[in-house]
Amino acid sequence: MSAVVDAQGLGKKYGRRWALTDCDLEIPSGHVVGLVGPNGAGKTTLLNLAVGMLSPTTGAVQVLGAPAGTQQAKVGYVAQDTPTYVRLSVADHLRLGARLNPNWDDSLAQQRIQHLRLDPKQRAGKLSGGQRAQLALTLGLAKRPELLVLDEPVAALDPLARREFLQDLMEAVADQELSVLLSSHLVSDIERACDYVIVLVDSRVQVSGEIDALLDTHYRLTGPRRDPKDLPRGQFVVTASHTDRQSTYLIRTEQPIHDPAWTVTRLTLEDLVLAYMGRDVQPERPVLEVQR
Ligand SMILES: Nc1ncnc2c1ncn2[C@@H]1O[C@H](COP(=O)(O)OP(=O)(O)OP(=O)(O)O)[C@@H](O)[C@H]1O
Repeated sequence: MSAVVDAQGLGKKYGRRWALTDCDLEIPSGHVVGLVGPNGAGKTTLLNLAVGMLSPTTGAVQVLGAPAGTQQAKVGYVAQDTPTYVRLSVADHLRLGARLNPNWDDSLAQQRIQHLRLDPKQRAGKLSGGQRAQLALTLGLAKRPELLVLDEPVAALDPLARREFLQDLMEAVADQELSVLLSSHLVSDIERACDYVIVLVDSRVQVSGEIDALLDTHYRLTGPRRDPKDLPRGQFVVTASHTDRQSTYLIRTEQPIHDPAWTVTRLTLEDLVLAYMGRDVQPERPVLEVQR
């Protein structure tokens, strides 16, 4: 399958500070990709580079096989602050969407507006934050893009609206040729909606890949204290903690674990994400990429 986003050596510097460093990613199409990381990790920077709103300081990023920013009709972007025009009504937004987007799906837009009980005559400036977010998301979906990029799309939504929106996204991916790249702080949202994850910490991609494949290759090992250098070669240590007598390792390995000294536990996505978010960032280490 071709990559929807293909970043090689991608980096962005603001003044003296790197917001994104050495980013290599090859995201296959047909996924809902969750980009997760702490505040200031570089998520928005990566998304802005992917949609061509920023130019890289180093490296390059191709989107749907062409340089980022060159295929506006095929890429939808809903920025973090869910931009809408305060003086325009909901209906005006849909009319504008229809005029600007060649693949505009008006019946989808109208259905969503009705379902959300948004008054078409209401000006966007008079909508609540959550309603504005829903309007912006509707515009993004009705554009019928091949790639929809969403920066914290559900942050302003109430829990039910959040669940419904994520469900709509998954259905849209299943029904049409759509790939989604969304950022979120909440692993529960990613768990619900995404089948591919990227963990970004301190401007670096720590791990990326299909969630099932990542969960199949990460384990928690607990047992008698052991030095990391005594672990088999194919076991990559993500985090380690020790007491006087016991060691706990979170490792990634492609090999089965036969050592009877270890109690081996599978991880949840939250365990995995938190482990990569909480570990000391060691730039000299190779970035892990697991794909099927
Ligand atoms: N326009 C800018 N000028 C200078 N520094 C910036 C600019 N935009 C972002 N940064 C810095 O780059 C780093 C990454 O910011 P970015 O907005 O990409 O992070 P983020 O992961 O999206 O954060 P959050 O989850 O809080 O939205 C931060 O340290 C931020 O202060």
